[in-house]
Amino acid sequence: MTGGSAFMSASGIDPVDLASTAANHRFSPEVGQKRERTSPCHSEFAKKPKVSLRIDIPAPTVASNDGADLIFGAEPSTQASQEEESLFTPANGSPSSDSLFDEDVCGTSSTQPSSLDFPSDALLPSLSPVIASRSAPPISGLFFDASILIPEALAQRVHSACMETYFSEPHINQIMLFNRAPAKPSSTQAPSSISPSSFHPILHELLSTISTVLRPHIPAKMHDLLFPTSATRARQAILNLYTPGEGITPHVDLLGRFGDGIIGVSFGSACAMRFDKVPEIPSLDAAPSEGQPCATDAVLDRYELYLPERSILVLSEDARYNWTHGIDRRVEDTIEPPENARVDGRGEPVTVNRGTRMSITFRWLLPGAEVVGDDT
Ligand SMILES: O=C(O)CCC(=O)C(=O)O
Ligand SMILES: [Fe+2]
Repeated sequence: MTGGSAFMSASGIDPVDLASTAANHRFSPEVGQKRERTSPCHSEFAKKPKVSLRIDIPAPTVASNDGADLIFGAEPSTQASQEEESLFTPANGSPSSDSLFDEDVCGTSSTQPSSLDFPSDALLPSLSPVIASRSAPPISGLFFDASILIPEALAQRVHSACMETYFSEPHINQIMLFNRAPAKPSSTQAPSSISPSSFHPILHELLSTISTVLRPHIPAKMHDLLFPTSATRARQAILNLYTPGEGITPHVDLLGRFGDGIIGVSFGSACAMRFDKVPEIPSLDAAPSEGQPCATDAVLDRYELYLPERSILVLSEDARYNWTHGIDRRVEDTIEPPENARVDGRGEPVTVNRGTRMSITFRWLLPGAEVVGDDT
């Protein structure tokens, strides 16, 4: 891999040093870089650079205040690593062991219980452009309120710190960070001399602020899911950087790797996020007989939601599992008029140019999902 330098330039921590100085930390290079967030099933996919990702989470040593104990960085993917370590499903639909998004997304039936099928862009019926709404679509488990924003000063600090730390090199547009679940205190465990936290400290501040800001507005059950009193799982964060015209293919975050409860925050620019209901693929037993509509003929539910800078999106339950989320590749978004510009609730949609947007999404790693990729 060529990524050591990218890792070092991003974090200042040399993975090799970490591995050798901490016998109880199995560390790993890992990678998260891509120029294109393209459809796993898109015919152009094979030509696009893919992301390499390889992560080993060290065995728990000493609990830090909130379990912040991991590692990461990014490196450009190499040709060799691309074959086996993609974030996306290859065009032929065979799942990569390291896909970030769900496997088997090309509408073929799945052999993996954790897998979910949904059609690619190419399979979706062409839908007329949707005007993005400024308020949450009626999707159960989705929380969004445009008036709830991360305080400006913190947002600026997070944005600058992440841009400097993670996106200082022009070819990097995605970073994955991991934060170990807190270890149970053990008297037999020697304290580690190092604390290799992959989360920039400001991300802890961000999480804590999100917790405070959301608490009065979301159901207690959702708050507990996102901010349990004592976390038992490792948190993962993905930072994405989008220039105008870039997007992310509609996807369901990996079912077998990530748990319920995803938080997303926008920085630097707004954009419209698209949600498509995952169609139910009939099982073979229930195959439609001749003349009956098949799954792709079904009417698909679709919404676009305008995500302003500093806004917070939560996906849980139905929204997390039964809807894809994605960002169409556009340089501008068409959104409903602001409330104060409507007459009798109506008004002309407005077009807003996209700027460069950075998003940070937090999710939980499922047990056993700490090691990504084939390490043999
Ligand atoms: O940029 C965003 O807001 C979404 C990113 C996303 O869906 C992901 O990283 O899984
Ligand atoms: Fe996602």
